[in-house]
Amino acid sequence: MGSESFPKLPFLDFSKLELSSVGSPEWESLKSQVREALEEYGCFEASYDKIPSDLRNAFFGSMEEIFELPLETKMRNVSDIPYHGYIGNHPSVRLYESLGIDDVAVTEKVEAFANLMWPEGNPDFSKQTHSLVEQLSTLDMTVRKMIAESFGLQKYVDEHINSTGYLLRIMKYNSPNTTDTEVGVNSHTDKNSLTILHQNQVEGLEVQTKDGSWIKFQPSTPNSFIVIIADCLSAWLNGRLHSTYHRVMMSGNEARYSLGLFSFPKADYLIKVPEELVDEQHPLLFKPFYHKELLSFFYTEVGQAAPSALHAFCGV
Ligand SMILES: O=C(O)CCC(=O)C(=O)O
Ligand SMILES: [Fe+2]
Repeated sequence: MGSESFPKLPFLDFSKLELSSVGSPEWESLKSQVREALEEYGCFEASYDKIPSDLRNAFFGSMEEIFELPLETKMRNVSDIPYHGYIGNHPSVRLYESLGIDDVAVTEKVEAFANLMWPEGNPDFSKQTHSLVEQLSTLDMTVRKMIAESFGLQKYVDEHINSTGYLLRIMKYNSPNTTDTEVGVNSHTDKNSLTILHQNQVEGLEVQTKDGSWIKFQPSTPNSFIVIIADCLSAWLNGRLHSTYHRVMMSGNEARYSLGLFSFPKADYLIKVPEELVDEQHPLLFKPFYHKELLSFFYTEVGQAAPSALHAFCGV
């Protein structure tokens, strides 16, 4: 199926909203827009001005610096979890390179990453990352809180927030340098809870609609982010919101840089559909599971071959 430029994704403005404004008319209005957008698309564009442009630019500058470091330096960033360490320099991911910072809300983890990349230290990078993650995790919690409230699940909010881990991943897609379009990342759903992505001025991200066509993500403002439902949240909601298939298609001759904050349930948190979401019209769709088990399954041969690893792993 070719990529086509279809109507834009729903655009929601989070700039004026404070997390503390729960229950205000602005909160309630945005909450219903979040629910509506996610029911239709599983994602939306969020305008969010809490991350000033100088911070965004400085962080993208640091990202460029990191990707220019020698391969052996980038390869110091290792993780037992696939896609949490360094990926690149591999024929199957010709255009794609990425590095992950696990537990990125923990200051020492960011400093440890910075020390790997710059053995002489880089306090600026640690500060930038801290500010960025603080604001993006606030957006993540706001959206997840709105979702829970909209399904009458507010009693689970604290437990969810307290059992959340964050991975920050920075990505570079080299330009294909041909007149063709080339895959940067194949179509997939994310395996975490909620994903927030941001990119430089080079486009390439596409999301799939319910009818199977593809919408290009074309940010309306420089402070636009895309918020995407991933598998763990979809499963917890008994499939009432779906995790959206997305991919990156690269063309032209400019490199694309993007960053993603991925929230996920911590290792000891059992993802179990709340009883409030199961009734005759909505039979239980997913058995309880741990995030790590889903990830491990996803990277097996069977998991990779399954059209949906989530359904294959814990579908009832
Ligand atoms: O680079 C992007 O915008 C998308 C990356 C992505 O889908 C992922 O890392 O899961
Ligand atoms: Fe993704």
